[in-house]
Amino acid sequence: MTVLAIALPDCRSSKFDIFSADADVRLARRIRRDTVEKGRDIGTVLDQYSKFVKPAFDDFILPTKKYADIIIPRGGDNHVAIDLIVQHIRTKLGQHDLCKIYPNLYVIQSTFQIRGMHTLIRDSQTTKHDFVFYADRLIRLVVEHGLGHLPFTEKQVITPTGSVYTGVDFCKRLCGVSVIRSGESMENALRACCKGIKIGKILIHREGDNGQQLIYEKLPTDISDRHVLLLDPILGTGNSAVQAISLLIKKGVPESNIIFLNLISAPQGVHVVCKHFPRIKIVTSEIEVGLNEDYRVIPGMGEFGDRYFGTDDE
Ligand SMILES: O=P(O)(O)OC[C@H]1O[C@H](OP(=O)(O)OP(=O)(O)O)[C@H](O)[C@@H]1O
Repeated sequence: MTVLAIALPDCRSSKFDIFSADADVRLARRIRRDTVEKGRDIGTVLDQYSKFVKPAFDDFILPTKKYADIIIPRGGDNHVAIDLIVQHIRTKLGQHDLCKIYPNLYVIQSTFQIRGMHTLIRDSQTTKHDFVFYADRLIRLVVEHGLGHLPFTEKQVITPTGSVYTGVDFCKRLCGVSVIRSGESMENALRACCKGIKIGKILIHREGDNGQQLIYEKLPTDISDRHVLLLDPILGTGNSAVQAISLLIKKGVPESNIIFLNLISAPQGVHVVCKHFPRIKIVTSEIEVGLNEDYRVIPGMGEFGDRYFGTDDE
């Protein structure tokens, strides 16, 4: 970390700046480095420290503390704080890079409300009631965002003042397809936004990394003429999504007419889906860090279906 970086206004970031390392740690590091690596005696090191290093720190470095967004007590030994920052940076970089690589990946704009909802539904201590409440709020936002990617036609109406308002008309040939069971949690939000929408179902059995098996499907017979909103809150390895999307394409739905809506996406799943189907759109509310050794999304929110439908142990 460059100690002088945030002393210069141009170098202060719009994201966050970090101020680290306390005085004892700095002096101890300097003594160790200058005696061991540079062969100086301790008296010279302390003399230089008190005459030049400390005054320069007080004049130039310390005042920059007020510009820091994060101050890490105990400096480099504070592994918990450093791990948190590393994780945050990785998430940001991952998100940024994925959206750059795949122009059809849309991560909804994060706000403190959205972060708050995520915090609640990811917390293992959250009650079922709260989990459902906040998951529903997030789902509604994802659905509304997803609908924004449908084609539209221009429409003019006459307002009660007799004026012409030039707006747009919603796309009418739509249907939802939920991946049983978790995807069914998104049906209400879709119905609340699209009156009378047809909703098909797909059941895929998931076992380990490659055990995907299509068990059941019931889709509108005219699905090939419709834009499809595919519903599943979790994109993990991407295997379930690939199965579901392959079935839709087999039924004649053009790839570019599919919008996959989910709450969280693991980068691995995004790569798999976007590489197989470069023309489908993915709308998600957060990109995850990755998958664990059991192919579960991390940090994730646990078994979404069990928590949402109340079939977990509690
Ligand atoms: O991207 P993948 O690695 O395929 O994982 C994602 C799938 O896992 C979850 O379902 P789960 O199998 O837990 O079933 P459930 O919805 O019945 O709880 C989720 O709803 C997806 O369908």
